[in-house]
Amino acid sequence: MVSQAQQEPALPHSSSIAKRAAAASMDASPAPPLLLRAPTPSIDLPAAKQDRADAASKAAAVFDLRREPKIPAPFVWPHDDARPTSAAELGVPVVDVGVLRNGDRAGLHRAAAQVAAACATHGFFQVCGHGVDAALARAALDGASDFFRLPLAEKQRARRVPGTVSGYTSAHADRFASKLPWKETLSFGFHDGAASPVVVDYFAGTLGQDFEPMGRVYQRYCEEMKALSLTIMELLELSLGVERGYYREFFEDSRSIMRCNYYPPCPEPERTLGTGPHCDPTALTILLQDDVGGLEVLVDGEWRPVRPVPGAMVINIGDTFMALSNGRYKSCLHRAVVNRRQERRSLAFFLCPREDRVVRPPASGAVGAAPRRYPDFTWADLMRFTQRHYRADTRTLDAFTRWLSHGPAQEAAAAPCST
Ligand SMILES: C=C1C[C@]23C[C@H]1CC[C@H]2[C@]1(C)CCC[C@@](C)(C(=O)O)[C@H]1[C@@H]3C(=O)O
Ligand SMILES: O=C(O)CCC(=O)C(=O)O
Ligand SMILES: [Fe+2]
Repeated sequence: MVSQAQQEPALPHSSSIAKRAAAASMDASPAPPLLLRAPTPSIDLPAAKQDRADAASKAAAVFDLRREPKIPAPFVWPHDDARPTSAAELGVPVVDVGVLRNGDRAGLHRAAAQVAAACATHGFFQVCGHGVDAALARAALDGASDFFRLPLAEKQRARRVPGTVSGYTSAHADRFASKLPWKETLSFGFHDGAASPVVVDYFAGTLGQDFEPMGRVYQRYCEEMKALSLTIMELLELSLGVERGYYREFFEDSRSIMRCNYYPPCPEPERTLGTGPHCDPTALTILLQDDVGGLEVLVDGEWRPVRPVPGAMVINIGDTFMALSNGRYKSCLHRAVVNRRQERRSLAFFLCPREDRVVRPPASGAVGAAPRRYPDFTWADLMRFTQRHYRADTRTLDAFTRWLSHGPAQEAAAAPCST
């Protein structure tokens, strides 16, 4: 988390975009643009029923049947998903990953023990000593504010390509008809070793040369996220007793997803969600959140907040790493709630293996000694499953495992895709 107090970024900050964003945000309502077009719905009761309804208004007041809904129905989530937040924050350890570089052996064992305890239970920990430049982190968060404050027409120049994760979406309204998340997102791929910087190319190629400075900020940010991911893989190897280098080498040629989340203030936050309950299908998530708060993890049936810690980043295990650890480390349910007063931003770096790498736990050590929990699979198959067949939720990996036995073959047998 980067606190407001930190110094201004000493990085390229495109003033022209900031100016356009400022101009646009003067009149934009604090809501996903999809809402700008949706009239506020009202509950129209025919006159005859109105009397009965008025007579029952006391009962209705209990159930709020007559409350004027402030958010469109597609954004209303089932009560069970939108259950109230627990008053008890989740005690997530803040692990100093600097010990992997400074020769502090006692610190290294302490960090490995903290990670093992957290990942074997709720799958979340925070990291400090990560070496990510605070000005770069701030510039990445500020860039998200600048982008999402642009006019909708400009953001839609980057609209998501169907069947992929890349691009801009408002509430995923292009994909889903209900349980719409109260957020806008901008996602793009990252891998290093390309002839030219892929993130710079994405911003300039999709949004125009004006966006090249913003692309440079996210290019540098993603490079730092990749380096931090590999450091964390070393710590996961140590904590699991897995041979050194097994996970780090597995992700050396990773092809990851960067996602900027923007959660506008909401008039009825208790009825909707910024991001619904899910486990990340990816391997590892590095989340930089601002100081507003909203990330919650389901532990023992309660939604427990993960408090933003200044300068720290939230790490969580995803389904793919749960399979790589043969189920020893847990990919757990989490969600993001919204609030009435403040917009919230979070940047999620989703570490993913190269698409064709076979996700298989090490055969040796304690991880390899236990019976296999999941079949071999590739990230390409799991990614395709979440983008074309299944909305990632609370049971993604189980549903995917079942799909594996017939899904890919059925897809291949289906009519050839139109060009
Ligand atoms: C592979 C991915 C799919 C999602 C983005 C990454 C990792 C997290 C996934 C997601 C956030 C889980 C909740 C549902 C989802 C649809 C969302 O709310 O954005 C998921 C992402 C997606 O499919 O775009
Ligand atoms: O914004 C957050 O705090 C969490 C978002 C998240 O879980 C996700 O995008 O996968
Ligand atoms: Fe997530």
